[in-house]
Amino acid sequence: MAFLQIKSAGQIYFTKHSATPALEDISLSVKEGEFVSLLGPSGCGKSTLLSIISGLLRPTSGTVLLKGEKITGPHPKIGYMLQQDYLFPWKTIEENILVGLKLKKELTADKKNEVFSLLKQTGLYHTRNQYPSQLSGGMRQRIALVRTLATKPHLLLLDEPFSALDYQTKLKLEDLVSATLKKNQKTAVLVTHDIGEAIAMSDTIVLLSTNPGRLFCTFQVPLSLRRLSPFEARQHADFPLLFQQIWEELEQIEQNDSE
Ligand SMILES: Nc1ncnc2c1ncn2[C@@H]1O[C@H](COP(=O)(O)OP(=O)(O)OP(=O)(O)O)[C@@H](O)[C@H]1O
Repeated sequence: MAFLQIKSAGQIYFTKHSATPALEDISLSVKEGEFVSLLGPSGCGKSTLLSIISGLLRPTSGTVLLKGEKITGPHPKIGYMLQQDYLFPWKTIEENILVGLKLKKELTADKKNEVFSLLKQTGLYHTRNQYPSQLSGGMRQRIALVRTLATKPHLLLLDEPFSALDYQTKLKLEDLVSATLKKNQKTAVLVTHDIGEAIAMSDTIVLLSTNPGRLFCTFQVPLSLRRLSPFEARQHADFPLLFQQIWEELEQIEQNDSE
């Protein structure tokens, strides 16, 4: 059984005067522990698909199953990490990372220690009594990662979490997120515009075409890259080969779109 299964998902956005078909007939299976990236031109429906998987958006057609169970609304075992960190500015870092467990009334001493251990993995334990405004953008995204993982989600959804960061911070954070997810054996779906990021981080890359968003093709990242950290993968000889193949498919999508 697939860990996450999307069956013929479609989305049409309706307004009073128009209907915009955003996604059509998307079927996708994700294995437990797999890291999948969604890549495609602007407007192809990547964020829409992520919202559908999260349960925040009910698809117009089709279904999403997590461990065989249909997702019908926001799911407690799905974590969402966005471009903006959405930390509460009036709460300390410690309060921010524990807020999920507190809300669920699951804040035991053991669980608090587990979250602190995650915070240590990100190298930010010393900031626990500070406020988000005292931290840099990259540090806040690391805290957002800890907060997302604190409630032990089965599935992590990442919507361009690195795109607002400078290049060096982005590369470092890619390594940290990748290592943390592997260590904690998490399944993840990442939305990105960045071909390099998709190759460096994923097991599988799904390309979507536009108008409406459809599944165009899928790439399996070779083991030679997958066993490396994202930073190391970018230096490997197989990296530019895959980059070129994906680039050509994206060019094809854009050409089809303009015809
Ligand atoms: N709330 C909405 N109401 C109407 N149309 C929408 C809404 N949200 C998205 N759309 C449309 O659905 C399509 C897919 O949008 P979506 O944001 O999912 O694409 P995307 O691939 O994530 O884009 P980008 O890469 O630019 O972030 C677009 O045509 C967009 O204009």
